Amino acid sequence: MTQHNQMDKQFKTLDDFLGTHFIYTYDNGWEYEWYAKNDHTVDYRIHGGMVAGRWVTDQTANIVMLTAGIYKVAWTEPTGTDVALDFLPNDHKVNGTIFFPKWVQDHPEITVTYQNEHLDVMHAAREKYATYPKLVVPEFATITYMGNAGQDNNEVISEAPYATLPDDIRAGQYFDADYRRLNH
Ligand SMILES: C=Cc1ccc(O)cc1
Repeated sequence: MTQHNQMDKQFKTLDDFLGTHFIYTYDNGWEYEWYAKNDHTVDYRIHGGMVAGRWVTDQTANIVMLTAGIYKVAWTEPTGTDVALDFLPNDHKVNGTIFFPKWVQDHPEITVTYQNEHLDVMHAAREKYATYPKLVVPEFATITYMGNAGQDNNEVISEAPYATLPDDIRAGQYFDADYRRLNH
């Protein structure tokens, strides 16, 4: 068993943030896993909430440090969903706002997949169904895991979410010493 959980890490620079792998639970109960892959790319997997089961790799994002140890990340998705996240990793907190088009609220199951392999489906759905009124979800989250995955590690988010995955990661049963997946 390898213990990667670095909940005591102190974040100061942008470089401290890039390459970090997080799991957090929003106050509304939604559990998300998210990886700062590099200075313009994010991967994530959704374990609980309206679109649990969805996962995405290589999403382009804007990532900046606002002041020492506080980071802002924002992007727009092929579904038309917009996301703005503020990370306060030294306080184990995130504040996220998700702006869902109406169609994702009405048909969440369309988005619950490995999006990268179904971009055509997302593009068709965003044309076919309603965008407005948007569903705005502003929530604080509590970070339950932080790991140093290193940048551009394609094994961090590399399979579909399953029920025990967050617990397996937190227990140190998912990655080896080089932050590669143990079970392929
Ligand atoms: C819709 C994606 C998304 C990813 C991470 C997060 O914390 C909120 C939304």
